[in-house]
Amino acid sequence: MQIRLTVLGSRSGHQPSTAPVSCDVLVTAPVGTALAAVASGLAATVGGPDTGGTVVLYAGAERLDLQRRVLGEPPLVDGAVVALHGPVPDVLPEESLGAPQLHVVAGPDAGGVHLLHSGQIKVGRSADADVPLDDPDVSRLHCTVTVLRDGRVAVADLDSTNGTTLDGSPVGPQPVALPPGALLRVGESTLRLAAAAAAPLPVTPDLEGHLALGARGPAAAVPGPPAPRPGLPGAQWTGTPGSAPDPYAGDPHAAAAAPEPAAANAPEEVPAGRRKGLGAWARKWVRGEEAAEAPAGPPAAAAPAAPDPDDPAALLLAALGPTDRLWSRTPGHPGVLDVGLGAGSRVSLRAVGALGLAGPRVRLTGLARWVIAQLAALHAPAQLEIVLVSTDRARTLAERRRDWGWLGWLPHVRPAHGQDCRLLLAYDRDQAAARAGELTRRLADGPLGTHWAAADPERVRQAAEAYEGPYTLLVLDGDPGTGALRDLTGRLASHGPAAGIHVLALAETPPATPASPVAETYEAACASTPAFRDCGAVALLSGDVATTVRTFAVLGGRPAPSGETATADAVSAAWAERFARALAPLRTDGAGTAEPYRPAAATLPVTARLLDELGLARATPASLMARWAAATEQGQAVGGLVEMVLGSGRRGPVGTELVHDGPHLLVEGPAGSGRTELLRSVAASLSAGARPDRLGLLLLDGAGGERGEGLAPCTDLPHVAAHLVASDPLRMREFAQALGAELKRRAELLDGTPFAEWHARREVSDRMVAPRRPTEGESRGDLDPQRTGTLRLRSSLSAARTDPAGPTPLPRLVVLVDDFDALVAPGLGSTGRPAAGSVVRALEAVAREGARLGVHLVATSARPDRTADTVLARLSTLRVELDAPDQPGPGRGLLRCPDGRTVPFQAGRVTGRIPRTATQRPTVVPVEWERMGDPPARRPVRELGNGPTDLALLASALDRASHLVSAIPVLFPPAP
Ligand SMILES: Nc1ncnc2c1ncn2[C@@H]1O[C@H](COP(=O)(O)OP(=O)(O)OP(=O)(O)O)[C@@H](O)[C@H]1O
Repeated sequence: MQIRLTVLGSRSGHQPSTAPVSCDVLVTAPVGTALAAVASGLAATVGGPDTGGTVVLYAGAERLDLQRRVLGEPPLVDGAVVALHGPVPDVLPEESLGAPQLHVVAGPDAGGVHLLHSGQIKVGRSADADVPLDDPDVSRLHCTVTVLRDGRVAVADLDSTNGTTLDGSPVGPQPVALPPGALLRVGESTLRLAAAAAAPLPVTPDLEGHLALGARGPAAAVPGPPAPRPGLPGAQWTGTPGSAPDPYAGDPHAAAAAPEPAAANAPEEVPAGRRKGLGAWARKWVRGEEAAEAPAGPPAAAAPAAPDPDDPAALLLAALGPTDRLWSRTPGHPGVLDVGLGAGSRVSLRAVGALGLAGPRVRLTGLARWVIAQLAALHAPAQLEIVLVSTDRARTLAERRRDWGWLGWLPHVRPAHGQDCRLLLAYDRDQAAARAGELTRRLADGPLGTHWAAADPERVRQAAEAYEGPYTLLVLDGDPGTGALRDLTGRLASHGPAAGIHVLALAETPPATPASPVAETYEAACASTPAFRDCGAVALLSGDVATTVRTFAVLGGRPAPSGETATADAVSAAWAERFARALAPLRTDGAGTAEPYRPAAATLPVTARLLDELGLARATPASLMARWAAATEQGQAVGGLVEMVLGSGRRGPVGTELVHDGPHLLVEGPAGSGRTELLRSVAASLSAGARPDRLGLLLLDGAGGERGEGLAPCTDLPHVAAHLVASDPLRMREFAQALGAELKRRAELLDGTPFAEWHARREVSDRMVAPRRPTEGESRGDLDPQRTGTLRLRSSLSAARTDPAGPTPLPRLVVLVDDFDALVAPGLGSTGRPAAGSVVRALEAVAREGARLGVHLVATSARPDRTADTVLARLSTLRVELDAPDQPGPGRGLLRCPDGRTVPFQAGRVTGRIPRTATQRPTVVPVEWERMGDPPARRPVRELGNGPTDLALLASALDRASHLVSAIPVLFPPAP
């Protein structure tokens, strides 16, 4: 388990003055580790007491019990802050929960959520104000907000330079009532008294540092005391304005339901009957229709525009809750990829493709933070990934890290699609080239194909319009640094939307003012960030203090007049960090999001762990039973499927299914290429894919133990009915006889009906007659131990006997044969040589007749020349070819499908010892954000010499699951 924490030191003299005051750390520890195991390690990162001293740690206001608090469990989840020696500052006491809140909903320093205590609260630009606002148009002490004894709230102006208005009416020095929901305007900032709190969604800790988001209720805000989520500063602030209308309320699929620009700033008057919404408006921008006709937008009006209900304060609370508003723009929502820039001014990224933001650094980063945070708050990570390229040498690494440190906490920057890095960040050119490469591969895999760069704009537009997600936001901060990267990022800006890639290009320029007109500012932006020229719309910060944003469509390489003017919304670095940290531990189960896109990785992994490829990293009986239940349902029509995962491909797990693609599989590969291990993986994945009463396994080591322990490690799988080592002629003959007898028994029972059809018919007749108990003979679908005598057999079918779903007297049977070549051409000295012929004949009968009898063969051969003449080799259109084990190592293979497709893969390993990370000593290391974009160190997995193997773990879980299946058959009700 790995979690990221921030440790806050203190300046109280406990540490040397050179020690950092805070440190982001990565904690690696086995699940269930007590905080005590890393407490001194955590303290050491901020110069705290070494192992000799006593460590005192707080999360929020709570002093943590080092023995009882467990890493990975709340409050010690990903993104949590722990403080040495004292409470984490800024956490509000719980008793303040019911207090009214003042939200800063718009303006250059938006997003603040301030609890109003009784008495007078001063709002102003001064750091001494109770509600400080970084807004140049706000006076140092601008107005007061007072909570009266009866709970009502009043506001009065403090003789400010620019005045205070309440819903457009001036406020004087005499206090006037500030009702909930009313808009208070000071300088360029808009504040609102919040009325009701939204109920937080339930979250379930996974005990590995994450919180799974629970079911969502109706979107309406429900008043009521929010449950505090421990460990996150400010978690107790939960609440959200309940009165603001949602611009997307109503029919979520209404085509033109995207929001209107605020009336005062609308670029064109749209009669009520034919509202087109911004999407249509912006598309028109891009195409250039009517652009010249658009009347000049008036400058930002004095009356406050109706603020967006997804304002910065609301979204911070949505993240801290978390509430229903979080990740609410699910696929199909009309507002997907819409962003607000300020005062009702919105841009649809889907409509404009790429968006450029330009202005002086401080205001630019504030606006950029807000744009990115909105997208992250409203779109779940499965629907939107965020990639950062910040490699502009004009700024130092420390500056860039400071600007973007917050972004690293967002779950949206995790590589969910096989990208070769720990986070989708690029702080140097190698990382930038890797990120650009990943995105161009994604474009090449998209509708434009490998020649995407040559596609004309109309084709790109059509593909972008048809694209339905998931999306990527590429944040490009400044010049990426090399000619190749400039070119690539420009092309990603212009062509990316065809594959859901939208660029947000940031350019540092002076503000657009009369002294630096729009055209000049635009050229300056293109010079500093070349991809700016490929943006479909640009937003230029303007005015003396750069708090106004002017948004233009780009037509013919120039911003088209007259654009739209609004007061820009921006959020502070502290706001962004708090917001991103709140999201860090959250996960969804993926429900309601589109199937995640998996672009092809550049190369296959050097090693693959079968359990990871199976999605069973934590194989539990419950997860296995759920898998079996799904498989039983899927395979019903054909008498069960024979699904296997072979390993990892460039796009995820690679596998095959023998009923449709088989019936048999032949694996060929030279000595040491990993054939045996692959066969073990096949046995393991077959077992994970079907109940033991639906699929049985027979194991055969053809080389008679001469080539290692062979398939012996698989015998603990509950599906295995017999394991033969081909060294004893007597046993070999018995096995051959038993296999022949099983084929005969099946042929008699099926009486000429193909296996799948027989099962289908039986299902129909079962539905007509009441389910019946099997006779003793029927319940055995496998080799009969009486007849095979000395074979190590086990009744794997006990589950069937108690299963009211009715037994399957004929489960599918898979015979796994390692070193088939050694049976076909046994060595002169081989002890099994006298009986090899009879075993080969039985196997050849399976190859010939197995398909209609439900018996499948998976065999390996080290000498294809010796097995080429067998029935199996002649009939096998499904094959695996393993490479010689030199580069990069064993297990590298190619799956050849009957339809001619070939799929390269790295075979999954299953007899590896469980990864060392699962049991190693806990460690604490500082997070190096600038290195998170590097490929993870390719150290071979360090294994415990004597720990259990993955196969043993899986077998034990399978065994428990198979007992549970027979014990609680009600979990598997009869097919309807
Ligand atoms: N997919 C894999 N990933 C990592 N290591 C593997 C993999 N497959 C096999 N190996 C390792 O390579 C070695 C050879 O593997 P294995 O015995 O499966 O190959 P083989 O082709 O059956 O060889 P032989 O010719 O000895 O029968 C073993 O040490 C095994 O642990």
